[in-house]
Amino acid sequence: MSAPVAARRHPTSAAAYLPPPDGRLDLVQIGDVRLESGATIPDVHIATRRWGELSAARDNIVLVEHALTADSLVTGPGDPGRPAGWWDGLVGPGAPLDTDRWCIVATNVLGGCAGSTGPGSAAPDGRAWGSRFPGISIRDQVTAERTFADAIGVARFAAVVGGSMGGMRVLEWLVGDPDRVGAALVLATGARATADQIGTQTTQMAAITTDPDWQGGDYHETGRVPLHGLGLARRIAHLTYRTEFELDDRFGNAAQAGEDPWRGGRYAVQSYLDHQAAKLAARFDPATYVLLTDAMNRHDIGRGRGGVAAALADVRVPTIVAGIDSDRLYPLHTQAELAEGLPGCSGLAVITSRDGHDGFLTETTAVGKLLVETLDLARSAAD
Ligand SMILES: CC(=O)SCCNC(=O)CCNC(=O)[C@H](O)C(C)(C)COP(=O)(O)OP(=O)(O)OC[C@H]1O[C@@H](n2cnc3c(N)ncnc32)[C@H](O)[C@@H]1OP(=O)(O)O
Ligand SMILES: N[C@@H](CCO)C(=O)O
Repeated sequence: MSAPVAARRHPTSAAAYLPPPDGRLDLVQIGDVRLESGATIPDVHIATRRWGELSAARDNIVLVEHALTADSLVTGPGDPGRPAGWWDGLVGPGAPLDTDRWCIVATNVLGGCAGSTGPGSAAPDGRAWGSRFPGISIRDQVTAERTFADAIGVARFAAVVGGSMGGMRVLEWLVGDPDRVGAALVLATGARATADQIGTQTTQMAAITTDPDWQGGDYHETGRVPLHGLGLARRIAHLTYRTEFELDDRFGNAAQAGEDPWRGGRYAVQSYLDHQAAKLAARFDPATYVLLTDAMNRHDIGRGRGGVAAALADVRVPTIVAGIDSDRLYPLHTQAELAEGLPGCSGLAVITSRDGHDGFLTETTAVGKLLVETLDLARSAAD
């Protein structure tokens, strides 16, 4: 699931360290991470990639935050058998995340399965963590990122940007550590998990944990992996990522080519969902899916901070909040709450799309424009 890369030592001279160029995968050891729950994950490593060069003043780093099933591969062809970058076309010389000016850094989230420490990684006893991996929150993911930033000697990011679960981490940076963020793009996310999200997400988790191959979460060394459950979870999730109109326009009630639903064949939309399920099952660890989905269920920027409004009220960082007009999973009103509550936000940006929540991945022209505007804010903030 993750490319084998020798983990680097925690740098002793932080200022001397930077991940290798051109998006090559690297691992950084960041030490122990203490969680909101009070538990500690020992000896954590974080997978990272970098595009563009660091300025002499080390003030041009943009942190790009990935969503649930993506990873640090923001752009590029990827490793054999893996998909291309999830924001391909948005990073590079002259691209919205312009590597002639900015140094783009992405990490794989704590708990992930693309290089960072997660349930499939070896615990101190050498066996996979499996069910022993503690539950985490979005805030814990950002604690790991903060520790990573300390480890590589980054005092402040010029900007932090991301959508969906990535947007949740942007919010945790903004509220938890505003002095380390120059500007931000918060895309297709909300201040806290909604009942609708928790409902569909716990159903996805159940699809995995009721697969007989789940084995209580301790399947990594058994040769049996709950991929059937993962595929079901992805089908449910994918329906929430797209829209009724788009699916009906593309597939209607047509049969899949060469198949007859009256004789055991599939509908076209069924085949499409089968394909999405198979693609994820080929590259993703079910335990990471459960862990990160549960972290999204826990997402609440106001927890322990006097509620959402109080948490947002002190954030002066110049911020763009954007949503997609057809997003049924993270509806526009959830971004409107953020735009209204964040003093550094000048208003809600709306992306028009028929793709629903997935618009933050598919509407690259509109997203590119927002990224450029965010970096303009970062430049002004630095002046
Ligand atoms: C790169 C990553 O996955 S990182 C994390 C991002 N991933 C996600 O967000 C996952 C959820 N969303 C997706 O997977 C989406 O496909 C996106 C956002 C990646 C891309 O969206 P779109 O460009 O609109 O692609 P779309 O949803 O139409 O899917 C196209 C795929 O469906 C396949 N497909 C279309 N119709 C059918 C059908 N009737 N039967 C089977 N497969 C079908 C296409 O062949 C294509 O396959 P490929 O991706 O293997 O080339
Ligand atoms: N399509 C996104 C959805 C969650 O935002 C992903 O799978 O990462």
